[in-house]
Amino acid sequence: MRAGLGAGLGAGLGPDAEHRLELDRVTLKLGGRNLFAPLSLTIRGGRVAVLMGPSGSGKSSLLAHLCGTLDPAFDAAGRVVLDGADLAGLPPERRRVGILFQDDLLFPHMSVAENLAFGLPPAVWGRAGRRAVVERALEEADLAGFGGRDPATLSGGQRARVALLRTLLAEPAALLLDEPFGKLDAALRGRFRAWVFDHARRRGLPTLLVTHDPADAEEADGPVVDLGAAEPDTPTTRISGYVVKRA
Ligand SMILES: Nc1ncnc2c1ncn2[C@@H]1O[C@H](COP(=O)(O)OP(=O)(O)OP(=O)(O)O)[C@@H](O)[C@H]1O
Repeated sequence: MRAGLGAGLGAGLGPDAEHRLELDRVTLKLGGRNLFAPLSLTIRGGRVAVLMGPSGSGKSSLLAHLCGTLDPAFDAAGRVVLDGADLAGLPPERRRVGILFQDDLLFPHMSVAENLAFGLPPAVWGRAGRRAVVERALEEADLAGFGGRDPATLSGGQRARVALLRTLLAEPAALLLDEPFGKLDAALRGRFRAWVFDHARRRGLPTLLVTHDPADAEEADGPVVDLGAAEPDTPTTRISGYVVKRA
């Protein structure tokens, strides 16, 4: 698979100016209790930060909070700022936060090309224009000719690439990854990870990766956070041991 996607997409989908994602003393409460200690973190454009921690420590919930899809059972506090703008109160579709899950969630009743076109912003005009952008994206991912295929007929690695492409075609300003490599075998995992990190870098996207795999943290070039490393009720002023690796 070829390394670059960003530069080849055209139609306003080239590499963006550098973005920046900031979390300022973010907490999530469930039933009146903090899930984790207040989290402050800055992710610069093109860097991959890593979120680790035990099962149930709140990793997926934190990503949902950043996307604007957190269940109302949670009580969130602190600020989430993307490119200088506070995301509080913004609906998911206006946040420009893209997310990729372990289960790629491609629509089974749509072809690969239709899945990709679904992610395109309305600014990409006309059926021919949209088809051209989708085809260029497929080529960049070594999937030329796969547009008409049913997603169920693709391999796990191919589906993962389509899912990432769909997320990127929506032109996010930040990228969240919830264990997207989990189901891939070891060899494919390393290649797909490099491919994803390369896209984040080329497009200047601040990226937050949830993972249980220490190898992912090794490869990442942003801060590494262990949500289990500090007592949830640690005062904000004493969380210096919380980020386990600084970029
Ligand atoms: N919609 C919800 N309503 C109520 N509680 C929830 C909801 N979603 C998650 N939780 C609870 O919030 C806590 C954090 O869950 P979350 O899925 O964020 O953890 P996680 O760190 O991502 O775990 P894992 O590593 O197992 O995926 C858990 O106790 C979970 O049961």
